[in-house]
Amino acid sequence: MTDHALLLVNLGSPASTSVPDVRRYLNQFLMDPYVIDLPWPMRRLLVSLILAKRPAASAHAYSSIWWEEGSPLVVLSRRLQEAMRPKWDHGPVELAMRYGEPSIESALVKLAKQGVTQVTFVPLYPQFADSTVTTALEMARKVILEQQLKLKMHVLPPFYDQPEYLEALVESTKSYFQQPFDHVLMSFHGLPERHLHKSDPSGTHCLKGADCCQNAKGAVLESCYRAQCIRTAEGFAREAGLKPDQWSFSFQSRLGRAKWIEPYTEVRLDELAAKGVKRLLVMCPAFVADCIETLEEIGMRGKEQFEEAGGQELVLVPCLNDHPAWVDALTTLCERVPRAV
Ligand SMILES: C=CC1=C(C)c2cc3[nH]c(cc4nc(cc5[nH]c(cc1n2)c(C)c5CCC(=O)O)C(CCC(=O)O)=C4C)c(C)c3C=C
Ligand SMILES: [Fe+2]
Ligand SMILES: [Fe+2]
Repeated sequence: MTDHALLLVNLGSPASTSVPDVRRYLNQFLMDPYVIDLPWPMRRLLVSLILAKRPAASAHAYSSIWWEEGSPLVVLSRRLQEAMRPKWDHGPVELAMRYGEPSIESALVKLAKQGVTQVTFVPLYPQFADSTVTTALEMARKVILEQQLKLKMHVLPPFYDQPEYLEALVESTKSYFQQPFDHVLMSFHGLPERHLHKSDPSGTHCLKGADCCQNAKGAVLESCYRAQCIRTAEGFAREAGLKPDQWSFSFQSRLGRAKWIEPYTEVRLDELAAKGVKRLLVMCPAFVADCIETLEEIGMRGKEQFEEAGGQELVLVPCLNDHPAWVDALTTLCERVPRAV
């Protein structure tokens, strides 16, 4: 059977590092109601304010990490797609981005034209968030409906605690752990606290008490991004044999004035340097591919901050990218999603 495709979906990048392209991308991204979850007039106003200065700053940041072939996130996602092709023998393997190109629409239309009847939709995010997973899924559903595509969709669930994912993380990072280090910081992408409250099905659990995320289970765990990040960090530490004082977690990339989930990476970097940590490894397990948030925010700005605060060296540990252990793990996870035969 060759009519069951895989559709790998990541976030997307600007088309180039020019300020107009970055502005177009940020506008599409931030005007998504799953990302800035305000009523349209307020969202438009806030995004317009952000777009006054951010595109120039972001374009500068993108320029510092851009590769000859393009955006690292897109290039690395393409490499993953290529590596998955020989592993998935049920049909084609396509790649789509929620913002920018290749779009979810173009990928689904292409698959339908090829005679594909079923698609396993693969959000390339280990942890669930409405601002990443839900928005991509909703876009795919909308395209299928509006274009009347005869495609049955299956979805790979979040894999934040799956042994295959955690083992691939350990395998892909092991050379970094063979050198001396004082501490490992697992820095996840942040989220406004408001998003956690909104997605809490109990309405009473998230961010109530210091260890609510550690205690989350059932439907609360299924929808709590912060709890899933903590499970990933704990799972990695366990699999890598780290002692409790050898690792910690934090949340990066805060945007705007609202409160985001804590602890903040920026604060943690200063704390670790003040505590005497000299050689710090930083992993970013919310991303499966290196991107501006890992390469520039942590690998450049975070490194400078930590080293200025008294740390000797911050070493950025690469994401899973197209590591063979990850390609095998993702294949196993995708094979496990039920398929109609
Ligand atoms: C890993 C999961 C991600 C979550 C959750 C997420 C939420 C989120 N992000 C912003 C704002 C920005 N994010 C930006 C870049 C970016 N974000 C993710 C992933 C998640 N975002 C990735 C993979 C990337 C990298 C894209 C790339 O091209 O490399 C940016 C753009 C860069 C910049 O200007 O800093 C913004 C802005 C919000 C507001 C949010 C939740 C509400
Ligand atoms: Fe983001
Ligand atoms: Fe929580």
